[in-house]
Amino acid sequence: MSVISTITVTVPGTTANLGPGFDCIGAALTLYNQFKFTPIDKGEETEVVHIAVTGAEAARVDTSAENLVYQAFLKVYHHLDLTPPPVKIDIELGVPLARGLGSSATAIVGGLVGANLMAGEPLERGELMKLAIAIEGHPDNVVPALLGGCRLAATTEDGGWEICDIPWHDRIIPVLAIPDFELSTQEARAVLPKEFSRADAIFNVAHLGLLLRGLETGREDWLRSALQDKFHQPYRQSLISGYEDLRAAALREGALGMAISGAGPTLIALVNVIQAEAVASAMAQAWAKVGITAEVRSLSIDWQGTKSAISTGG
Ligand SMILES: Nc1ncnc2c1ncn2[C@@H]1O[C@H](COP(=O)(O)OP(=O)(O)OP(=O)(O)O)[C@@H](O)[C@H]1O
Ligand SMILES: N[C@@H](CCO)C(=O)O
Repeated sequence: MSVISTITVTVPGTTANLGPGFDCIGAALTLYNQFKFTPIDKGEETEVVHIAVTGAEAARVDTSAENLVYQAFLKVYHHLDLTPPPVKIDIELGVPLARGLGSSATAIVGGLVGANLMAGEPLERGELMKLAIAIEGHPDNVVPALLGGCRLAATTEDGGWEICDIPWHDRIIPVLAIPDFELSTQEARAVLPKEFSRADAIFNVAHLGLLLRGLETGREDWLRSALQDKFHQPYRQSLISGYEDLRAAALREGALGMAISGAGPTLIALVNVIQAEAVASAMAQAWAKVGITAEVRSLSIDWQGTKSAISTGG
């Protein structure tokens, strides 16, 4: 009988909200975290884990049993009422932490998918998705991280989720300006009001519609207004120093619009592919002028979502 020697799970980072789609839309990006799960022999001990992390920000990841990847791994076993096996988890970080690029979603999806494969794949993708949304608390990062592409998530009348794939015109490029400072989602959610006016709700519904059709058709006149939002960006801008300077620089170089990626502090510009390089360099310079080091990258949409491979031995 073949025995699992290692399970490798590769999960894309994501950009959530895209302006008016607060907590309901997100897209997977060509930026990845990799998680390797290796069963270890620990005799009678259970719930034992060894975690090793590599990558630029490795020292900042918790390697205790509180690690989010392991917590998600345990969730599958507890959900199935099974005893979790001792495991070694190797994490290779390619998605910057706490920057609004869905790093926590990669950890959750990576842990769930790794555990499901180790347990013999008892759970279907839809069940993993529900567990992932329950852990993260909102669907807009975990859904595209698992499925790839740009996805809209809406609740169904019976309390489930309807997931809709959003076409993304290949002329439209996401340029991500990633600063060297962090902003936790918890902190960025704490500044938001609990209620919104009817005018704000109508504003966001209209602009989300514009965004969806703009992304599908690539129509630049629609996309130019589509990233406006009244639910989160007005309250979060002050947490991101240089926000207005970056927006002005991006628009000056031809960006169609700029928004906060996820909870920030990364900023995302939507750009016609022809302008991508000029916009990226203008955004980097604008942050440098206010003393912030940043990495600015033109990325693509990842269409595959989470990938996995199992190597066996014995
Ligand atoms: N690879 C990882 N392994 C373990 N924990 C991780 C990993 N990546 C992220 N985390 C946890 O998630 C936290 C960051 O989550 P947070 O929701 O604040 O930001 P984010 O997911 O990067 O951004 P956003 O949700 O706005 O896209 C980290 O501080 C860490 O606790
Ligand atoms: N929709 C979430 C994404 C970050 O996890 C937010 O903006 O808080």
